[in-house]
Amino acid sequence: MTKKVTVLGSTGSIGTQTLDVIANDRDQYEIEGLAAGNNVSLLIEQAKQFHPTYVCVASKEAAEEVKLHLPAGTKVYYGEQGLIEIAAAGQSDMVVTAIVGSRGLGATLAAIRAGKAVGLANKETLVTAGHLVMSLAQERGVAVLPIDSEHSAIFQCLNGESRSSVKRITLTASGGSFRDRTREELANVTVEQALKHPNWSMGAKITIDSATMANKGLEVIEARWLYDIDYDDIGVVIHPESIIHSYVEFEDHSVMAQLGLPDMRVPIQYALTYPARRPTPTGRLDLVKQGTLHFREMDEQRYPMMKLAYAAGRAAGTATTVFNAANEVAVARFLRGEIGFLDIERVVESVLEKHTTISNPDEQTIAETDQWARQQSEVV
Ligand SMILES: NC(=O)C1=CN([C@@H]2O[C@H](COP(=O)(O)OP(=O)(O)OC[C@H]3O[C@@H](n4cnc5c(N)ncnc54)[C@H](OP(=O)(O)O)[C@@H]3O)[C@@H](O)[C@H]2O)C=CC1
Ligand SMILES: CC(=O)[C@@H](O)[C@H](O)COP(=O)(O)O
Ligand SMILES: [Mn+2]
Repeated sequence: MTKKVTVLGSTGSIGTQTLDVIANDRDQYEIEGLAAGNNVSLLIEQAKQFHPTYVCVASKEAAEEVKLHLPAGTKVYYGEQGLIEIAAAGQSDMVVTAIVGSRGLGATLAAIRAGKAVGLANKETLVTAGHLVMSLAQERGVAVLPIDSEHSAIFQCLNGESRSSVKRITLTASGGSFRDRTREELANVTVEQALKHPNWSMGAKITIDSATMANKGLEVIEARWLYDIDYDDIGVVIHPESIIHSYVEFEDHSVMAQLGLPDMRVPIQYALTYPARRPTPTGRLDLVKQGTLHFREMDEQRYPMMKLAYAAGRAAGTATTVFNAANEVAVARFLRGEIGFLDIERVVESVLEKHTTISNPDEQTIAETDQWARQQSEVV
């Protein structure tokens, strides 16, 4: 039987790789929905290849343009509300959330409410409102399957294991585009330099997050929600080769790791086919050719974002909503050339300092806090 899939963010890095996985195993899947932002020409191309019943774009104008090129029966949504509607539309077995930022929260909740499994790439969603997403998923009996490479690695290591025997999980971090520079050398780095990730080809926002280490901070919080684990039991090490994607230490001191070349099509496919495995169109890891793997301690002085993320995570409630929203705005400002690279963490830290955490926030409180943090982050 084919699996029906809706991809939110189909024109981005994760979205296009998801469609690549699907194109390589075509008879296993049916694409039911595709949602993009503004890249209308790529969305039209994808729709012509995969024939979705539902599509969504960012604006009404983009929707009018799309309608000119697709069969009359295609339902075309647009905007924030459209994203929520497409997430719940039809009979998809899985909704892949590959849009960037906390704007993915409404659609993720809508997919879960409609009983659809979520293939979660959009980590900002869990950082913004992990308690809402995971409690709703549990209540509805809906699976949230990780696509983020580290969380897929942990998920694979935990397969068949008793959760009570887990001692610690460790996320690996490449160190990002400036891993071999001192803090002093970061003052005048350019956007172009920051966008050169050593191992992964990804969208702009996550590539900057990787350079500031905010990405690993977001991932620590993401892991807390996906695996219901204490922050004290989540570690991070720098592993420049990105071959070990993360590992779990058990009670008996056995350590299980998941290894592979840095290629997101592997974790994407695992989420799509779990619990089965299928051949992927990716290269194979040859450890002899690889030769050596390196590890070094995470230094919170070098990467203050780690400290901020753990502090926000431990404060819980709206603190992680603020951490995420402030970071999204600061990264956007850096990409627009408005602030320097080191200002990203300055913005996040100062907005977190201004915030008084609200415990156990509902969806409305989350939305208001997200909005407040965005406004503050534009002006500090
Ligand atoms: N790239 C990677 O390897 C990894 C990514 N992730 C996570 O996956 C998510 C996606 O990352 P990535 O693929 O790199 O990001 P990209 O920037 O490459 O893609 C973002 C996608 O979101 C869409 N989008 C942007 N704005 C809107 C909007 N207003 N409405 C609807 N869609 C919109 C874009 O559409 P358009 O281009 O048409 O405007 C695009 O399809 C992020 O949360 C990231 O942290 C996690 C692990 C690895
Ligand atoms: C591919 C993936 O999952 C990214 O989140 C990756 O982890 C980024 O690399 P860093 O380890 O540099 O953050
Ligand atoms: Mn990751």
